[in-house]
Amino acid sequence: MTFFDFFTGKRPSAHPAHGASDASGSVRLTLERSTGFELDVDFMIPEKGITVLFGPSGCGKTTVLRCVAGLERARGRVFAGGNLWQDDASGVFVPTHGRNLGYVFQEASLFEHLNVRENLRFGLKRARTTDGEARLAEAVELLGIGGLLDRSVDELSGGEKQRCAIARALALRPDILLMDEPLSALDWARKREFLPWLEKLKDELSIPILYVTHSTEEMTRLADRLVVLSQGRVLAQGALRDVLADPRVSVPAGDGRGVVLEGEVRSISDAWHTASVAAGDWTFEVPAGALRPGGRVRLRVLARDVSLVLEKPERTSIRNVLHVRIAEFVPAERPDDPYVHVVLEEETGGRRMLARLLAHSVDELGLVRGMTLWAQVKSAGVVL
Ligand SMILES: Nc1ncnc2c1ncn2[C@@H]1O[C@H](COP(=O)(O)OP(=O)(O)OP(=O)(O)O)[C@@H](O)[C@H]1O
Repeated sequence: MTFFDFFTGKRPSAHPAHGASDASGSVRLTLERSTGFELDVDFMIPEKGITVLFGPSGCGKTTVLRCVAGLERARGRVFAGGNLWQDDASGVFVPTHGRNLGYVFQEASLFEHLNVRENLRFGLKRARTTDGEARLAEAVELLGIGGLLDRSVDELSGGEKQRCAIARALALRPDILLMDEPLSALDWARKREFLPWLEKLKDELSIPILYVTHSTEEMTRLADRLVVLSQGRVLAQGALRDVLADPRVSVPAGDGRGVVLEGEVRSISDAWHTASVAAGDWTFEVPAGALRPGGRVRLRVLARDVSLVLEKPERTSIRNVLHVRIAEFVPAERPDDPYVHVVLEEETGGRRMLARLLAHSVDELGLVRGMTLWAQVKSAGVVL
């Protein structure tokens, strides 16, 4: 059995859920703090992939994670990684030590007096397994830390420490991995080095990852599913691309409203240093950077960078001119806001983009729902 088989083969749960086919997780929690903070959340966790809990500081992300881990007690129900860990209605509450989960914190909490290998083994001692060495070898390989095992912790960079902390958590073969802002202690350059490791985890592990962040970059790059929190409540949840393409949802992203499109690099122009990226019907030309043909990439297209033209422009400096259909108009919430959001969709397929236009332009061009026309995308950013 390989490392990944272990993650695919779920352990039988101590407390089977109502309906054994309920492979996805769900969390429903309420809590009031003496400080006045109230939590009231209800969201789903798919059986694999990264679910990002996203929201501003103080909205309750860490509190949710702690309640899922059983470190803090709220009222409600927690069904995660195939296990019913809490159900107040039926008197179930599994304490933290009975929950098979991995928890990675903002700072890698490694023991400074032990080297990396000893740190990894330390976690396993508690698990009292007979195949500890095999588990470790697999986690070490997945996180690429084979060369670090004999180093002392103070000889590691922040990113290396976090990789060791994740390997330590995964060696216990958890049913779910909880990650609380694991990149927040890293500088920008280290974050960029680290993100591909997280992508690898999400591709190769068959367990869910619940990932807390307030960083738009991490959310757009890593999330499969997005749960947007605000003041202890769920504002929106769903597949990343659906939530971001819904102009009624105000996702507190620093760079404004915009969608994320998954694409594949079709070709690279060495002459112009650009890449051609296909996302369904749409093809974008973006700065090539480190992109390689055949690679998967996420593009972020901001609503303010999209304009509309009725006929395909013959000569324009904008390289991304895409055929689109108007799906709907979403007027501004405030009567004195002159802008309208227009939801644009591919003619075939479900991809959506947003354009932020003056209502005056919409009126003057005679734009109506269902109309096909051309979107000029001034820039499509490769996510990180
Ligand atoms: N131990 C505690 N005792 C009392 N109140 C707390 C405690 N920990 C957090 N809070 C409060 O609970 C609320 C939610 O905090 P929480 O840490 O869950 O938010 P967060 O979204 O994770 O924030 P951040 O992104 O800053 O980590 C905040 O109002 C916070 O001040």
